[in-house]
Amino acid sequence: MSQSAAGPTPGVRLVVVHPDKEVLAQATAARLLTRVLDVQSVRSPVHVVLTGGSVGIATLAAVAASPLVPAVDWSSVHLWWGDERFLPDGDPDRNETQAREALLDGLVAEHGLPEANVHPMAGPTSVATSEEGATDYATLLRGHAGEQDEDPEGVTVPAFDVLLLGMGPDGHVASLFPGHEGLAAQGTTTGVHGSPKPPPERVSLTFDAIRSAREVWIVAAGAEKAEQVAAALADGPVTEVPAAGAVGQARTLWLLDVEAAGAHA
Ligand SMILES: O=C(O)[C@H](O)[C@@H](O)[C@H](O)[C@H](O)COP(=O)(O)O
Repeated sequence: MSQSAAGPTPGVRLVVVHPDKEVLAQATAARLLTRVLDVQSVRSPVHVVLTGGSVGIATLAAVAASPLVPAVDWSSVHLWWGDERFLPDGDPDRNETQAREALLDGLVAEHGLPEANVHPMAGPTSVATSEEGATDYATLLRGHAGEQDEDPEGVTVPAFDVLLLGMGPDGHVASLFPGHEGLAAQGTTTGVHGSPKPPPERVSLTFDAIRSAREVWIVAAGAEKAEQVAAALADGPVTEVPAAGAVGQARTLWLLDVEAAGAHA
C-alpha cells in the first residue's frame, strides 16, 4: 500500500492504493466501519451515502461479513444513496436492491438498523418521473438536516459523514456523466435523462450536495479506470472528468487498486 497526500480545496486529499479489487473492498469496509465507530463516539446520528457499482457492493458485502458489525450502534445510522437507476422497486439493477441484498436486509433483521433509517431514491413504482423522484429526495434530505445544515443556496442536506462514490471508466460519479447536462444541475438532486450508461433515466445528487459531505470516498478498481483516475488527480476539468469535482469538506479519499492507480501508484 502506498499513500500520498495533496491539498486541493476544500479538504485534504489522500490516495490509498491496494493490491487488488478484493483487498480494496475489504479495506474500504474496514475503513467505513472504523469511521462510523469513530463518528459515533462524538456525535449522532451518523449519515452515510452509499454507491452502486461492483466495488461499492463488494464493500457492503465485506461490511456484512465483518466481526465489527455488532460494534456499531446501527439504530443511529442513516443510509442514503448518491444516485439511483430509475427502475421499479426490487429491480435487480437498482443500487438499492443490490445494497439491501449485500448488507442492509441483514442489518435490519439482525443488528437493529431501523428500516426508517434506510433512504432509497424513489423509482417508477412510486413516482411518475425522475424529476419527481429527485424532488422527493431533496425534501427527504432537507427533513433530516439539522439547523446548522441550513444552506442559503438551497442545498440543505444532513452533514454526510462519509459519501461513497464508485467511478466509471468515463470518469462519471453518481449519475453525473462527462459532457452531460446533469453536471450543471442546481439544488440538491436532479433527474437525469439520456444517461450514456443504461438505464437512461436516473436520479442523482448534484455536485453541490456531494461537496457538502464531510468526507467523500471514491472507490475504483481496474486498468480501464486508470486514465480518468490520473486525470481527476491532476484536477482535470469537471466537464470531462466529473470525479475531479467530487471533493469532501474535510477529506477526499481516493481508494484504488493498483490497476486503477496506474501511473499514479
Ligand atoms: O449507476 C451506475 O450505473 C453505477 O452504479 C455506476 O455509477 C458505478 O458506480 C460505477 O460505474 C463504478 O462501477 P464499478 O465499481 O462496477 O466499476
